[in-house]
Amino acid sequence: MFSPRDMPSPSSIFSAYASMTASIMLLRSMANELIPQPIRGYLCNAFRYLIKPRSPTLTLIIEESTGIARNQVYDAAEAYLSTRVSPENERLKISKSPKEKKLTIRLEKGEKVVDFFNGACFKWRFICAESEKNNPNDHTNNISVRSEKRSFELSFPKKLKEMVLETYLPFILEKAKEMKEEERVLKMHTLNTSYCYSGVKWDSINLEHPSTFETLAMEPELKNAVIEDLDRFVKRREFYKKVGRAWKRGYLLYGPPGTGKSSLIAAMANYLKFDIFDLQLGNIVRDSDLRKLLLATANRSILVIEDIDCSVDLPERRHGDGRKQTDVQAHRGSDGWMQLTLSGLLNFIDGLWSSCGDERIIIFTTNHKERLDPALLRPGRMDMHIHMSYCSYQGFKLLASNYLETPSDHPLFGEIEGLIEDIQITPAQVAEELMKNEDAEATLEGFVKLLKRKKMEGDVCESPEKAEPPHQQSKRRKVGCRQKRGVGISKSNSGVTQRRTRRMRRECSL
Ligand SMILES: Nc1ncnc2c1ncn2[C@@H]1O[C@H](COP(=O)(O)OP(=O)(O)OP(=O)(O)O)[C@@H](O)[C@H]1O
Ligand SMILES: [Mg+2]
Repeated sequence: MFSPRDMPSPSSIFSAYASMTASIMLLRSMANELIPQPIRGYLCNAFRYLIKPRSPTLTLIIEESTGIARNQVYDAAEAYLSTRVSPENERLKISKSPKEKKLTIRLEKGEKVVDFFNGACFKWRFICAESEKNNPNDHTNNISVRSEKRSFELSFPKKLKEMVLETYLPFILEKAKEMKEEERVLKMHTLNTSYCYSGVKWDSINLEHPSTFETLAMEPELKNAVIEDLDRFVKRREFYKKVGRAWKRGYLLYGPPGTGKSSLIAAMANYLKFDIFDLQLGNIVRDSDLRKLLLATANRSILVIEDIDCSVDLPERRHGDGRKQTDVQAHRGSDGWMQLTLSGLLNFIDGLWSSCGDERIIIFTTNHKERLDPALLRPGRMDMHIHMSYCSYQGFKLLASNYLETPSDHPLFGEIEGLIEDIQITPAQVAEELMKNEDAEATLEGFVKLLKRKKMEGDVCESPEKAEPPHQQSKRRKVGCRQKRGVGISKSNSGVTQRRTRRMRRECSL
């Protein structure tokens, strides 16, 4: 047993301390003489490392992006932590878009959240580091570019490292996935041009486009073919794996302005519940930026490149008259640093991009298919070519029932059928006309007048002779102009083009 008598007296403690200090000093002076300086420094560091108190806590840094692609753990943590805020939090970000059912809560810079899982405590902190740097392309150094680096810090006892990596983080990923499915508000991602110099970035807003296949005026046969194609695509994960192809599908939508190309894209996104990434090539200057952006797109998404024939002067593109564009700078201004190439775009879409993600759809749109570079049209690139054309009687009936809620046997419909098939009128024009008046009778009468006027003005289908080779003309004469109302669909996946139903109406008259 320990008794007070066993305790050392203060004087003995002092003398022991004094003799220890003297010994250390003696050792030190001996060491100074005997051990050379570099080795002494090394030994000191090693000794300090051995006696340094170890932190029992491990901190994981979860950054928003992994350099190129978005970090899924970050996105999941952001969604998950929004359900874990407590009265301790002092600043939170709140938002809600019309389509969202609930308020969205996000942590503000520096906010902390404590989460309990399997009896253990996990501390989260949201970090947002802002920095400003000079624009590397601005030689005057007057323009600086602001950028933000967002991340989460997750701290927990070191001994839980395995559990965090194997159970806790997978649990958060799964939870966030469930939340996303439940809320499923589609996003439309567009380029954030203010990041143009420091690195391009996607910004997202909720996709509010109301277009669906039900509201879209398209030939029913073509519409069904597109829906079937999409259904088949999303079901074929194993098939794509088996045949060694990337799980992606390409569509080319072509046709005059106002025929519903953008509406069809929105309908596809709403049908599949895929986000849209709208790539405006005009805002991208280098292949490296393009690569970065494409890698930052998510699975189950639609990448859209609208107006491919005029959104950017890609170096390998040909002019409408067949001349090849070779002088990049001539099309790019005098700055000389724009290096986006068509081959960069196509190679990337065929190569790395398509192989690093799942369930990707890519859609190009154009008003002038004939102006596209053959490289874009070659088999295997765009699996399906969809021609969106002028409004047919079927299309009109659908729009009339959407806009006016008229019965399909309205007395004026017969007259409209006789007129509309010979006239070039886009679904956008029809929709605009049908919105002019709330009274269905007056609207339809106005619409008949418009069709008659257009017919008088000669805004009708061109004679087939101008467009078709002779062997096609005889066939066409039998069915007249109707057959030129383009509801063409062609599949190019095996290099065999199967034009379904009717032939496309040439857009050269536009
Ligand atoms: N096929 C259609 N069915 C229903 N509405 C349509 C259709 N086409 C056009 N519209 C109406 O016209 C508007 C414009 O159409 P949209 O933007 O889809 O045409 P677009 O073919 O993409 O034109 P652009 O070539 O100029 O981009 C749509 O918002 C929609 O209201
Ligand atoms: Mg469009």
